[in-house]
Amino acid sequence: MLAILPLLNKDLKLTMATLEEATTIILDRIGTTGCERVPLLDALGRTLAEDLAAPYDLPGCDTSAMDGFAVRSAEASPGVRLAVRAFIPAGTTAPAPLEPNSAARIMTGAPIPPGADTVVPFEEVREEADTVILPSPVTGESHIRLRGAEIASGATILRRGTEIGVHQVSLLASCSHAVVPVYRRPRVAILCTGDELVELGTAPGAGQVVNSNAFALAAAVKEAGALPEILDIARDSREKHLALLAQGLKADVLITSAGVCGGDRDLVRGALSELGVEPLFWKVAIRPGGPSACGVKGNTPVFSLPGTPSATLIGFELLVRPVLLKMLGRQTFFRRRIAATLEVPLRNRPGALGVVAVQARFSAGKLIIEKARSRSGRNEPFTPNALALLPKERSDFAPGDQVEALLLAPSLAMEE
Ligand SMILES: Nc1nc2c(c(=O)[nH]1)N[C@H]1C(S)=C(S)[C@@H](COP(=O)(O)OP(=O)(O)OC[C@H]3O[C@@H](n4cnc5c(N)ncnc54)[C@H](O)[C@@H]3O)O[C@H]1N2
Ligand code: MOO
Repeated sequence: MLAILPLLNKDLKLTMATLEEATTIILDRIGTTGCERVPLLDALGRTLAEDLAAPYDLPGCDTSAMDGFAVRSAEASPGVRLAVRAFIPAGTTAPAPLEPNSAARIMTGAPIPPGADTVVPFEEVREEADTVILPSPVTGESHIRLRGAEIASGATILRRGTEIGVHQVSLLASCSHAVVPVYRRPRVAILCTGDELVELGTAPGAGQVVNSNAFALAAAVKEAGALPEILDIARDSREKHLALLAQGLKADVLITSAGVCGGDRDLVRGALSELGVEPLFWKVAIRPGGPSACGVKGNTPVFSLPGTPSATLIGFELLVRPVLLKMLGRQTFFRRRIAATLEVPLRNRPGALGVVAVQARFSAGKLIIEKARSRSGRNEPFTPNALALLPKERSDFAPGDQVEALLLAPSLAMEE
């Protein structure tokens, strides 16, 4: 009995995984990339790799929040007239103490002089020659931003795992973090295989196709925040496959396209096995994209995606992208999924999760699927902004039915 267990375990790796099993298996094996320090602006869109603290108080001293007059509130009896004895513009570093029974003209952001405890804004006073007449009575706010009120020295300003956007850059700049620790972008080698492929910029002859997957995958890798590296096309020979796959395995991630369906020339799996890549899963119960496989060599995940362009991108979206986001230190690896109502009928072949590229829009706060890419027949060209996910148990979906949709575009067209 004991001897059978490893065999069962090995066989399990070669059976079909559900999408959830496949993503769990690979996400459990792969961690974040290391940390690198980059200039602040280059950190935009990256993920913070360490907690960061404020090196000083903000503001660094008590400062005026208004253009006006700094006074002692105890001297500001109703209607009092004070001599204006000082001018304190922003940029003053050490203002002289406020003289008794006087006011100091002060600008927003300038340090409050010792002795003053209130700023009376210009619009609340009357100025006459070198004096100022205060309102009666001086009430309400002091209009002073206290030292450290915004951020206290030593306080954590951003935590590891935070995605750096415009507001984070503003905060980091205020704290003078000129160089920021972020997770390194993984280098992703892209290897397309097949004798029928011709290079981009060439017109394909009969039986040939342009190597569009290389660019589709490179764009998807780049959009996810990683660094694509397109390798030479692997022509249909074992030696070419071995040499180029070995080159690809030097990257942080290797993605191959085509050659996985067990056709006479489908060489990818054999070559990966020869190179010592440990298989993790062999097929995934999704359609298209079913013939997707994944393995690891050391810390390098290897994804073998089917060559059919729509299947390649769906395999990337559902299997590869979450792993890249994990490597990049993101806290969320999956896109948002929400319920959507169909305006068009959809079909699925039961047995696998159907994944359909669709065009969707928001109408009265609800997501509506208005166009879908058909797997057979002619398609009007359209750009999908979501993927409809059709449960594996059901085949027919009619207009008005609800399905789950995964949002690809950050913002979808809104309609009242
Ligand atoms: N007997 C079976 N045949 C097939 C099965 C199956 O289960 N049994 N599955 C089908 C499915 S599903 C898919 S998807 C494809 C996947 O095949 P491969 O990954 O081995 O890829 P190829 O056969 O080489 O190519 C498929 C298709 O994609 C085009 N292609 C390939 N590479 C590129 C590229 N870099 N850029 C653009 N287009 C590319 C290629 O010309 C073919 O048209 O297998 C089915 N067959
Ligand atoms: O992965 Mo394939 O035909 O299901 O596109």
